[in-house]
Order: sequence, then C-alpha cells, then structure tokens
Amino acid sequence: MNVRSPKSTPPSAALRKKSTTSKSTPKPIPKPTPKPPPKPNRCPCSPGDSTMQIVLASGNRGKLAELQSTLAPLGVELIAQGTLGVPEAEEPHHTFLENALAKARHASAHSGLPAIADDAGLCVDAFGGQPGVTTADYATRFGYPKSDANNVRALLEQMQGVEDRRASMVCTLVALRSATDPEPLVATGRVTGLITRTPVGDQGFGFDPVMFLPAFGKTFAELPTDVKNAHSHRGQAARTMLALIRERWLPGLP
Ligand SMILES: O=c1nc[nH]c2c1ncn2[C@H]1C[C@H](O)[C@@H](COP(=O)(O)OP(=O)(O)OP(=O)(O)O)O1
Ligand SMILES: [Mg+2]
Repeated sequence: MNVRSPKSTPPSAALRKKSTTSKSTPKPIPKPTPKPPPKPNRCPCSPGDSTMQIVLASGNRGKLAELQSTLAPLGVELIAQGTLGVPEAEEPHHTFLENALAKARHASAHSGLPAIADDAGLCVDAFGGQPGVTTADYATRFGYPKSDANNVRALLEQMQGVEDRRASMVCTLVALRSATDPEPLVATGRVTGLITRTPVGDQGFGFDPVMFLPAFGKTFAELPTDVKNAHSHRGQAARTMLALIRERWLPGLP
C-alpha cells in the first residue's frame, strides 16, 4: 500500500521528524522509486550487463546485409567475423547443416562469442540437386576463377538445352552459444524457382539474377532487399532463428 498514516511512519522518517520542529505535520513519505524495466536482450550466458554480441560467421557481404536486416529486431549486436579477424572456415561436409555447424563453431572458437553461421546453395532439379554444398565454387569446376559472375555463367552454360529449369535455393542457419555448445539452434529455409536463360536484374548477389520466382514474375535480383527477405530461403530461416534465439537464449524478454 502506498498510503500511510502518520502512525505507520517508519523509523527513518521518524528520525527526520526529530531534526525539524516537533509540531510540523509529517511529510509524505516519498514513494519508492520504481525498479527500472529490464534492459533489453541481456545475454543470459555471459556475465555482466552488456548487450549480447553475436558473431556472424560469414564472409559473404550479401548474406551479412540480409541477416543483419532480418535479425535486427533481436536488439543484439551482430558482428561480421571479418571485423574480428576470424579467418574463413573450411566447409568440407556433404550437408548444409554440417557446414553451417562447422562455420559457427570455427567463428565462436576464434572470437569467444556466440555465433550464427549460414550455409546456403542452389539445388538444380535436372542435376539431381547439385551443385548444393559446392555452389560457391561452381565456376571453378569448369576452369573459371571463383566469382558470382562466373558461377552464373557456368550454370547457364551447363543448362543450355536443359528444358527442366526448376531449382531451389536453400539456407541452413546454425547458432551456438560457444564452440562446445551441445544444443545448437538450427533453422532452415527453401524457395523454389526457375533458372532463367540469361541474367536479369542487378540487386542481391550470387545466383539472384538467374533465380526467377513465378509468383513475382521476377528474379531475386529484380526485387528490393526487403522483398527478397520477406520471401527468400534466408529470410524464412532467419525469422525462425530469431524466434528460437528469443525463446532459448533471451527468455523472459518480449
Ligand atoms: O540468397 C542467395 N541468392 C543467390 N545466391 C546465393 C544466395 N545465398 C547463397 N547464394 C550462393 C552464394 C554462394 O555461391 C553459395 C553459398 O555458399 P556458402 O558457402 O554458403 O557461402 P559463401 O561461401 O559465399 O559465404 P560464407 O561461407 O562465408 O558464409 O550460394
Ligand atoms: Mg562458403
């Protein structure tokens, strides 16, 4: 109760009364200062009171921009691994999940921070789901130097005369609290489209200029980043990951 009668005046107020005139009416006791609301997104897994930092275990600027944007509502500080001097990790595995886990573990071990990694790729139906986990190096199979433009070029050459143009872009995100975290958070996303016969659009990165989405009548490279994020494999995975991090790493916060 906030209302107090003079009889219930606590000792501290009584002491103050003695130092003034005895006939003066007791001053109202100031209400206790309400506790400040909890500051947002404190890391429950690291000591202290600082905003949680997470290292983004990727050197791909396109991915980083998309993940920064979709994960922004978490209110945590997302730091690109390059900023912390974390070198590129090996990606030797056969599945997106294993490679994402390897990248997250590597970044967490090097930085001492929780980490989120993204392993993604293009799975072409006519090629039995290839190039899959080797998407980033696709051009080098055909003697071209590694680059987004050469990847697109090699793909269009390999798909010359292929009528079935269906392909999926997939993304697996893995988040770890530490390099030895026994309970990684895992989120996946997948979008299906058709590979165009020439590149169209200049936004995005990677295979965006040849990934045509029938629902939009456009390639990913023709869509603004926020529209791509709202529908893409990475956008889906990142929204799932955001919910997982809130639930498991930041309990009790809205
Ligand atoms: O939304 C996308 N739109 C178009 N292309 C995309 C997308 N997402 C991934 N990609 C391509 C880029 C790379 O050629 C490969 C992923 O390879 P992946 O190893 O996961 O990424 P990466 O080596 O570029 O960066 P990092 O491993 O440091 O995260 O698929
Ligand atoms: Mg890679």
